Amino acid sequence: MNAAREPIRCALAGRLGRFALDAAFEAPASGVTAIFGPSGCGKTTVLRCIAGLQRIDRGRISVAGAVWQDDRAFVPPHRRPVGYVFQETSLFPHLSVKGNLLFGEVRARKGGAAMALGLDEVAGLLGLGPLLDRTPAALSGGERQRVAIGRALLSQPSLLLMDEPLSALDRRTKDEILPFLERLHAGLALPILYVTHDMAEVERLADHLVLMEAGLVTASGPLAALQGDPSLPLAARRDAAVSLEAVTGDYDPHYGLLALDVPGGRFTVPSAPTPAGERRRLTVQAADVSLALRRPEGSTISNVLPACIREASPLNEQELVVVVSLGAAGEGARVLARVTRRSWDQLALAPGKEVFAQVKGVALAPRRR
Ligand SMILES: Nc1ncnc2c1ncn2[C@@H]1O[C@H](COP(=O)(O)OP(=O)(O)OP(=O)(O)O)[C@@H](O)[C@H]1O
Repeated sequence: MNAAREPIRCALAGRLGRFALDAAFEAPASGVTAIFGPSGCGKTTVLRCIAGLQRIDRGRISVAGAVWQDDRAFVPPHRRPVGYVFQETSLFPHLSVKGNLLFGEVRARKGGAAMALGLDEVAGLLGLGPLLDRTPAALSGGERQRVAIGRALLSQPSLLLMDEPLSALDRRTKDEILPFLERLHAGLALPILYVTHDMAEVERLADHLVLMEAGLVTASGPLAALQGDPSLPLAARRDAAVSLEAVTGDYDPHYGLLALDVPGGRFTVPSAPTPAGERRRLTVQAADVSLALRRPEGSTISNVLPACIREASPLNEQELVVVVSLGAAGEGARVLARVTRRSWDQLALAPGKEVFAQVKGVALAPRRR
């Protein structure tokens, strides 16, 4: 196997004071793996161990085929090709944005790294071109974070570690910076481990998910598989959702509606004109999906997709979360529907039953991939 395509393998066990960590997972060699869990569950500690900033007794870490830690070896932090972006960034105040960016590159050159990414490419990806001559004092919080990400990328890492990079920013600034992160994801093959406790960031950025709780990894796998697993706590959240990979189809210019194909079905959503054949991510909230036995007539709901009930799990006294797979034979993508127990009983719903899954088009906002 090509070493660069080997997954990131991480198994960390041991104690840090009173905190016990026992975290093992694999992450794909490209794309974004989100590490998600409540405050204090050990997410930052995992990143620090991977960067070599924290040493834990029983640790095994390998990245792109290189062993960074095992029973015999411990590669010191400055020899690990990682870029690290923190919640709050400290840029060098006396250097321009360009000087800050090049600082990472100069270090990488001294270390003999292959220059896979240049200043122009990174500045282009992160929209930093107009800011290059400014000093950090003249930047907004979101701009500073973009510079920090650029500096980390120019150090030519094999792995980018991002620890809640947006959590110090307000909602509007977050929304400004997320499209840049989506562009990084689309434009770079570099694997990213992304720590967050914001599910909206997970839904927009992650391909793979590692769930943590109290020092343990409780689940790890492709995002949609974990979102759609009713045995995991994600499905019981009020904002439970499944993120589907879609491809754009026909665009109706008269009504401004875009067709989005996912395995087993086609959604229609309001959208600006978009060419066919582009990848989009479509996050379908469980609370926006209803189920019907027959295709409804005279309804404003624009998405009515044949589907098959796979399983259901009670959420509380009143509600269930139902897993349905799209397509007449139920061979397609899985989504969740949150329904009341009364509806479940009145419609005599059950696993194996063929239904129609209904979603309002206006509830869906496709995101670029
Ligand atoms: N070097 C250390 N010595 C002792 N305890 C530590 C050490 N490092 C971390 N801890 C403890 O480990 C636990 C996990 O901390 P960590 O920062 O990894 O959690 P987190 O999931 O990133 O939390 P948050 O989302 O709040 O940042 C905490 O209880 C912390 O106090």
